[in-house]
Amino acid sequence: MSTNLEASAGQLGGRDIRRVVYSEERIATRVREMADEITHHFGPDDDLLVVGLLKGSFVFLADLVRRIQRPLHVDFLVAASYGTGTVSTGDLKLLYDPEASLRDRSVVIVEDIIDSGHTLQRLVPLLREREPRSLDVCTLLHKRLVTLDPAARWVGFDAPSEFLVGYGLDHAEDFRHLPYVASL
Ligand SMILES: O=P(O)(O)OC[C@H]1O[C@H](OP(=O)(O)OP(=O)(O)O)[C@H](O)[C@@H]1O
Ligand code: HPA
Ligand SMILES: [Mg+2]
Repeated sequence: MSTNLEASAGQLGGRDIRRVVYSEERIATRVREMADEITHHFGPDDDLLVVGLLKGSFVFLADLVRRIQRPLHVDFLVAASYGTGTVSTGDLKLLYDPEASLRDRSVVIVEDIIDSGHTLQRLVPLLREREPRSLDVCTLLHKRLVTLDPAARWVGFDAPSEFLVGYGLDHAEDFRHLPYVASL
């Protein structure tokens, strides 16, 4: 591990980071492209609501919405299923639900990563019951281990099947603050 990585990441929770997978610059370029695609996807009649799935999406969401050039509202949903491990427990805990009504709105769920797919497989049907006009998923990373229905409309990077941290992603709450994505 280089000195720069040590400075910001260090050895947290007894885990060391192995390599930078997506640099700050690469992420910034891709986030800008995705924001442009989202800007042009929706029409003037769409009442756009961007829902960030916390905690993991907080950095990506903040960067993404600042690049979307059309009116929108932001809300959040808090769900967790990983706890301190690197494998989904399969037990999704919904800790906070969006305050905003989804009815007749064009909803974009923002995720940091799709891994086993359990989170979205559980969440999407719940949100569909609220009768949005449309429901799309935008994720920075997708490990492509599952085929989701609906498939994520916007995907930043097809990610390797390693456990990734940084840019919002954690391991047992460590590493979320790193400005890049790294593997453990
Ligand atoms: O496709 P899956 O296997 O379900 O994994 C993806 C989900 O897991 C992580 O959340 P986590 O439970 O770690 O909560 P966090 O966002 O608070 O870190 C991540 O932020 C995604 O929401
Ligand atoms: O690779 C990962 N890193 C961090 N959190 C995650 N949640 C699912 N997969 C991951
Ligand atoms: Mg997590």
